[in-house]
Amino acid sequence: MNRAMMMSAAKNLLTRYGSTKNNIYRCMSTGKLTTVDVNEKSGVAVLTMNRLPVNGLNLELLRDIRNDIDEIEGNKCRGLILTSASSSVFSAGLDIMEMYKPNQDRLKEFWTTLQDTWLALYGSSVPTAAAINGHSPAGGCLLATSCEYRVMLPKFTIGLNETKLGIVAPKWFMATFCNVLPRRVAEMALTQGKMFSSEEALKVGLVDELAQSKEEAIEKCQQFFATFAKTNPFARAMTKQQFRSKDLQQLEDEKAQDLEAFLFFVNQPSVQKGLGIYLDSLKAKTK
Ligand SMILES: CCCCCCCCC/C=C/C(=O)SCCNC(=O)CCNC(=O)[C@H](O)C(C)(C)COP(=O)(O)OP(=O)(O)OC[C@H]1O[C@@H](n2cnc3c(N)ncnc32)[C@H](O)[C@@H]1OP(=O)(O)O
Repeated sequence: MNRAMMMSAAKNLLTRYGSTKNNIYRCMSTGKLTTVDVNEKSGVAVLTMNRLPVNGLNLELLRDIRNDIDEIEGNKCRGLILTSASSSVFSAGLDIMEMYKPNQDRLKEFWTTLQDTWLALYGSSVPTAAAINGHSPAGGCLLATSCEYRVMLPKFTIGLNETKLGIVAPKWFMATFCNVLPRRVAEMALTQGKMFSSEEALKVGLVDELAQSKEEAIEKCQQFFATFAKTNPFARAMTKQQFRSKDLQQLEDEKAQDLEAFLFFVNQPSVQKGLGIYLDSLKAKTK
């Protein structure tokens, strides 16, 4: 999309939604648990998760994120920055309540929506970045590492901690991790269920930069997108998708088996017991 087309699209969107005094306008917000704001100058969309207190990824939040990604793609935005409305948690990962003593139909819908959200984010043609303005365990780390670039605020933690919960991260969680980290670092961190501090994450390459504020993190993500200014968007998108095609294709091919494995695993009495104990430990923390 050239600048003239971009401006015309921006004008259309402004007509639809109106501008604000900061010259940032709400482009679209497909759900109640997210907001999407598009910067009129850069054409970059900021997708903010807003399910407080911890952005636990339940079915409804995942649906909203998925729909937002589709809208952002459809509107040919110049980039997508994923961030959080919380000042201390990016996302606590999957909402454990979805997996604990679950309704089976909802459990299926939940996992299928997570699969589809990952396919949409990891494979999106639009450049993606995460402004990680809080803790980012497990599913939160999955979302962040599905993006092409990560900027994190200091003194938070990020990682795939599943083994600490008695859960096995699915193959596509691992593939996403391996797309960012050297294989040996990824294997050790996965088996240990390691949560990296922001500073450690920067050192191993799990995040690309640190920033002192959310605004600075968003600015750095925009600067990352600017590195594509002289590339052809179609060639860029194709290159990204080909680079990630093996991981994407594997889940596409194994979606049904992956769902079956998840249902089987989660419904094991020992896993239910472990999730119950973990939930109690989280709640005890606040008492
Ligand atoms: C073979 C293949 C097979 C497949 C096998 C299956 C694979 C599944 C893969 C799983 C992926 C996951 O993401 S599993 C999810 C893993 N996530 C985690 O372990 C994160 C746990 N949470 C935390 O560490 C912390 O909450 C953290 C995020 C740092 C924020 O700390 P804070 O002090 O700010 O907040 P807290 O007081 O802890 O939390 C506020 C409230 O939110 C709740 N809460 C926090 N995290 C929650 C969560 N993930 N789900 C539900 N509820 C959560 C707490 O219980 C509190 O509830 P009240 O006391 O009622 O207010």
